[in-house]
Amino acid sequence: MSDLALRLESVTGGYGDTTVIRDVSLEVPRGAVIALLGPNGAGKTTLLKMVSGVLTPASGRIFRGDEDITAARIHRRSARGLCHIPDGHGIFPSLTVKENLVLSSPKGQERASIEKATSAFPALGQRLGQTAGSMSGGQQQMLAVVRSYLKSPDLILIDEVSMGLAPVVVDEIFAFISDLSAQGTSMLLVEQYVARVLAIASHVYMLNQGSITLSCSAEELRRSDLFDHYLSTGGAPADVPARTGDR
Ligand SMILES: Nc1ncnc2c1ncn2[C@@H]1O[C@H](COP(=O)(O)OP(=O)(O)OP(=O)(O)O)[C@@H](O)[C@H]1O
Repeated sequence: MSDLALRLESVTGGYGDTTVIRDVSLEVPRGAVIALLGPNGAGKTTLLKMVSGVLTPASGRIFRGDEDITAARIHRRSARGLCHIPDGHGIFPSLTVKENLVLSSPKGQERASIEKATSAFPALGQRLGQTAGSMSGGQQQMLAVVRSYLKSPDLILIDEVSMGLAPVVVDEIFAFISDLSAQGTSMLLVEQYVARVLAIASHVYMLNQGSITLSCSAEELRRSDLFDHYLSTGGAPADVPARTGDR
């Protein structure tokens, strides 16, 4: 069996005639957290959509373990343990928190799933009857992350989970992501808080105008001038907390 949770081989594609992703190859080893960084419009979200099956590449191949899933439907990919937490949460805003959790729960384990979710994020336990869309952005993101966890995925794609959230909420969500990683879940993380992601990722790919322009260990990036260069050239918001924080 392959020791890779995900492998992209020369993936190219985009939207109709518009090519956004160009010849991208990358790997997510089983149990690893891999970061995908890059400036706005680089194609990070587009690439995650190709992995989850929302978009089909024009050329190249995508593998989950030994299986070629390039043309597999979304439900087939999720049945194989792939979970995508999209930019903008991916929850059902008009349903209650409890209903959202039940929909993600394995059949017959609804009560246990609600307990698991609310012990991970107590804020959700106090809001089980509230519509998900009426919660704060941070609470919605907690719900999105914990819903993916209830499906026991072995590979999670996370698109800018911390977007627009207060640092204290980002801390809580990152602590949960670190726990998932410690339990062996593989992850491909698109994230704006570069230093936070470098603290949990083992390897980093930099995407620029649809192509991978850098592939190195997180440690190498932390130590190199490229990290400061990345921050100073608009690759991440100027107020990245870790700029003065956890480097
Ligand atoms: N539905 C679409 N149809 C056509 N072009 C699109 C569509 N969605 C995105 N694009 C284009 O694809 C390119 C890459 O966008 P994408 O959202 O993947 O970048 P990103 O790296 O995730 O950016 P950001 O960090 O700002 O979210 C952009 O030029 C964008 O305009």
